[in-house]
Amino acid sequence: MSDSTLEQQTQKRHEIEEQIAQLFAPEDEGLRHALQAAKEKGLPEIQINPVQGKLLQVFAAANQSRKILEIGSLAGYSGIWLARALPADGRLISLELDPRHAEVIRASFAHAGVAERTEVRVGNALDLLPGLQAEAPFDLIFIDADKANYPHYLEWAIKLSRPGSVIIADNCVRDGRVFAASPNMDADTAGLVKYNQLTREHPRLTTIVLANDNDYTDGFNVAVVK
Ligand SMILES: C[S@@+](CC[C@H](N)C(=O)[O-])C[C@H]1O[C@@H](n2cnc3c(N)ncnc32)[C@H](O)[C@@H]1O
Repeated sequence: MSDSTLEQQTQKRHEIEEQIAQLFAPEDEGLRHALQAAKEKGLPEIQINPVQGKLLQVFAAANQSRKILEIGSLAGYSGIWLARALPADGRLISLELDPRHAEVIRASFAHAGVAERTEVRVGNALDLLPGLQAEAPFDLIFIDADKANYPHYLEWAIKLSRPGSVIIADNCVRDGRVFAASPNMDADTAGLVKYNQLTREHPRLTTIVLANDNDYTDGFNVAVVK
């Protein structure tokens, strides 16, 4: 295939994705405000995209999620999508390491009108997860924190779930570099390789990976607990 044909195909895919985003996943003022607040505070722009946000809501609707757990919140962008998928008496617990991020998240949750159904817990997720057992099971668990620890987060996610829970993890494609081990992998890559392998082989999970970021080079690992 010539370079120009490839370029045309890529452009076409982006146009289609843009249409899908505008038609099916438009950002409202609360989401736009969260992005603006994050920018003003100098937080990195590494949040999920709107189509991914809507996909989280679709999975939450599919299993009628009432309790959602998020690991890694950044500025609350994905958290707002998740919280909006909940009924009024539902609950999102969002774990975030950085207290400066947590302040931004809480303000953005309040601005988006989801403060009452959300709670931000600050600390290392690995320290916070054992304390969540009394609040389990969670219907949907979204993993988007430090990649090296993804296998540990999976272990906890399964422990904190029920049959029918959905476990979604971001960044599980990484240009195709995380489907098999390679020499001299860094800890993040190794964590993602292991996560993909564990979810693929786990007897209690039905799993697929979707290349659904803006460039189709990264995306979600979606696993449903049997
Ligand atoms: C990719 S960002 C999350 C993006 C967010 N889910 C979104 O799409 O809007 C990763 C976040 O995980 C947090 N994080 C990293 N290591 C963590 C840990 N061990 N425990 C809890 N949070 C952690 C980082 O501080 C950062 O805010």
